[in-house]
Amino acid sequence: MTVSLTTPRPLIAGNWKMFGLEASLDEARAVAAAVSEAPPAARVAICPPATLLHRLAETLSGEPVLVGGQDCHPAAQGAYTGDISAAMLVDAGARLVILGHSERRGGYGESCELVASKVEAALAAGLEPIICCGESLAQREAGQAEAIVTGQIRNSLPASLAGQAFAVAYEPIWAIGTGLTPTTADIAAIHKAIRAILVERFGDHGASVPILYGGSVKPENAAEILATEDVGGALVGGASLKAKDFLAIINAA
Ligand SMILES: O=C(CO)COP(=O)(O)O
Repeated sequence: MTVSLTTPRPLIAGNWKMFGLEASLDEARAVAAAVSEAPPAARVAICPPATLLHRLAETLSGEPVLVGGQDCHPAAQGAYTGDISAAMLVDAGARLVILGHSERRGGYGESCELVASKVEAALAAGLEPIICCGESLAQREAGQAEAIVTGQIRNSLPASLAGQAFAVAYEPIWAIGTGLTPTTADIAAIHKAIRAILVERFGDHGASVPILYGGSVKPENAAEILATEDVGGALVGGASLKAKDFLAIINAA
């Protein structure tokens, strides 16, 4: 990681996806205990399934580990069966929210415009959004990775992000849960392209927005990935479910 006075602390966020029952709180407690005892360079967040949000926030109350949601609806409230609003995430103790994850873009057909409206809702509720982007394997093989990712970034980031705390996460779809990762040169190239748009859109603020990498981040590869130019942290799936692995990644930042 290239650190300068204007570089914010890196962010290491765990995305538990649809994993985790009550017993998983023990893993989060172990993370919090270790982070409290030996404060890392990075900010640390855990984004559990919605059922665990409130309990996790209570468990981690006063601890230096933030809690986040994995999605929110663009409306503040309403007749939207099965959905959860940004204000509800805040009410449950969340401070951040992951938006536009490929598992939602792909699985639920979420467009960039919908993601942008969710970002607006998150900001209105006081949440720090982590906005995801990433190309499929076919798109990468067709040489379209940069064009796809920059298109997603251009269209998923509303102007109201100016001056607000937020992060971007680059997660190539083919690297998620597969054990595959891009080369650090490939990660650096995409992050550079994202950075250029952030600077074009948000000026100096855009220069300091953390760009996380996600997709098969493990204890074994975290140090190398996190040392890559313009990588400002990691969005960690599977390896965030076990305190030992997540802590190894946190401490690699
Ligand atoms: O999708 C991810 C995080 O949002 C990455 O998941 P894995 O770390 O399990 O590959």
